[in-house]
Amino acid sequence: MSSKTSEEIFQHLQNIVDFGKNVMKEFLGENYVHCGEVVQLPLDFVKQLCLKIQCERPESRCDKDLDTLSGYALCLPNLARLQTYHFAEHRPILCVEIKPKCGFIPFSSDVTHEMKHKVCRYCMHQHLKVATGKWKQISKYCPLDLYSGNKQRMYFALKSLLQEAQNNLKIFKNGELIYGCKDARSPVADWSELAHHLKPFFFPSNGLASGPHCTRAVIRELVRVITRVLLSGSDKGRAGALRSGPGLRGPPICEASPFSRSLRCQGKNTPERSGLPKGCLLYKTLQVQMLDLLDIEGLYPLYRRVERYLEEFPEERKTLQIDGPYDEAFYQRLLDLSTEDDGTVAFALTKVQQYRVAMTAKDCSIMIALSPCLQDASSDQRPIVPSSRSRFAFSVSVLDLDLKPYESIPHQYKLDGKIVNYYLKTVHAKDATVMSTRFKESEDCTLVLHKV
Ligand SMILES: O=P(O)(O)O[C@@H]1[C@@H](OP(=O)(O)O)[C@H](OP(=O)(O)O)[C@H](O)[C@H](OP(=O)(O)O)[C@H]1OP(=O)(O)O
Ligand SMILES: Nc1ncnc2c1ncn2[C@@H]1O[C@H](COP(=O)(O)OP(=O)(O)OP(=O)(O)O)[C@@H](O)[C@H]1O
Repeated sequence: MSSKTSEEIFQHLQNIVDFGKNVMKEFLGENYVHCGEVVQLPLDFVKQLCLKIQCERPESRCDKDLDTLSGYALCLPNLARLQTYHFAEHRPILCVEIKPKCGFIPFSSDVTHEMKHKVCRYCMHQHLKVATGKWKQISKYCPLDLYSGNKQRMYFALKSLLQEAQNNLKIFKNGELIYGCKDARSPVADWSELAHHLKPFFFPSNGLASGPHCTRAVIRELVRVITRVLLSGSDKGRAGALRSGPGLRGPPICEASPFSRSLRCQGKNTPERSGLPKGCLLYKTLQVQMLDLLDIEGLYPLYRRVERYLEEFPEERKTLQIDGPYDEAFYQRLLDLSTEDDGTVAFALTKVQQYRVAMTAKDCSIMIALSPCLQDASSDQRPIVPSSRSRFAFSVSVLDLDLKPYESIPHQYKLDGKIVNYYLKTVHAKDATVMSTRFKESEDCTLVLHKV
């Protein structure tokens, strides 16, 4: 950033706002997306702010310098508060932030490792993350469970996030982080402390005793309310324009998810395909993620095609809108879902831009703000979610919608290979050993039976 001029930084920030307005608002809907605006700030103020917040920044973020030179910044609403009121609320507020990650298994025929058609990227990536020390243990969370629309699977996914939050779950009370990782090495999940914070929200006038029973009851209420909110929504948006045909979908379950493993052990059939209501944010996010039609394996050669073209005609970078502007024309080109490669740069460029948008949707977060409302406050038109002992006004917003850079594609390609190879080498090999031991045991068993 520091090598850029102020004018370039202004343009970069304006591009983020335009991308939100012209692309993400279109796909996800007006109410979920808050684009913010570029503002100019006195340099003195920025420098003081930077010093003040330095000690609060997670260690892993400190390699990224804050821009204190350009005087430009992006001003966003506080999404940990309700977005349905245009004035500050003074009622207590809870906010649950979820980074759900990629909710589908690639369906592209360009995928070379069969495993990628069975196990989702998140579940595979977990093993590499633990091996490299990013996290201490493998999470039971699988995005496909959360995106399934099936309440049981969604409960399982949310409970798994509560057990092992990593960077996928945070909970704020009145804007303050009360649960989830400040950093990679944060302490283990303490459900009783969380329940202590949440009890007044879910059991306001009830003398529910403390202890494990109370903790379980409070957590259950939280999971139910979040599930209801995630399944709610009639907000318009044009993600429907992206609806994939039956051939353009992966399997509905990930073989590594403990939920589907346990179903298989019980001899149950695979669960129903996504039952997400079309108006809800999860559904729309998934549709945008599926703009990754070819998988990185099919996309990378197309990226190389664009690169070769740019090496020959570097001045064309602007015309191709690689770094913006992210305007209506840019949006319209994203709607072309054809996968027939006619060998042109135009085709390659469309797929590259779609991939960048899909990657953005795979890495964004959902903020759910909940504020208890009085039992008789039914006159206003705000969305309300009931829990068994209280009711909440709520709002749902998306966070972190800046378009992933064109330059990150080679990194994505390498990382994909690393994730799959590590998974195949270690986990799958281990599974195979267990399987073959079991197979041997059953052979042995058969032999014994023969002897008898
Ligand atoms: O590649 P992934 O799936 O590991 O995602 C990265 C995230 O890691 P995660 O898997 O969520 O722990 C990663 O999250 P953390 O910074 O590690 O919390 C970033 O969001 C990164 O985006 P960017 O490069 O900073 O724009 C993300 O990179 P992109 O792939 O979205 O560019
Ligand atoms: N508008 C907002 N309202 C409330 N909380 C926010 C808002 N923006 C960011 N946050 C909080 O700050 C965290 C970090 O935000 P974000 O990932 O957007 O930062 P970033 O600038 O992209 O950081 P980095 O560059 O290090 O990835 C979020 O996970 C969220 O908890």
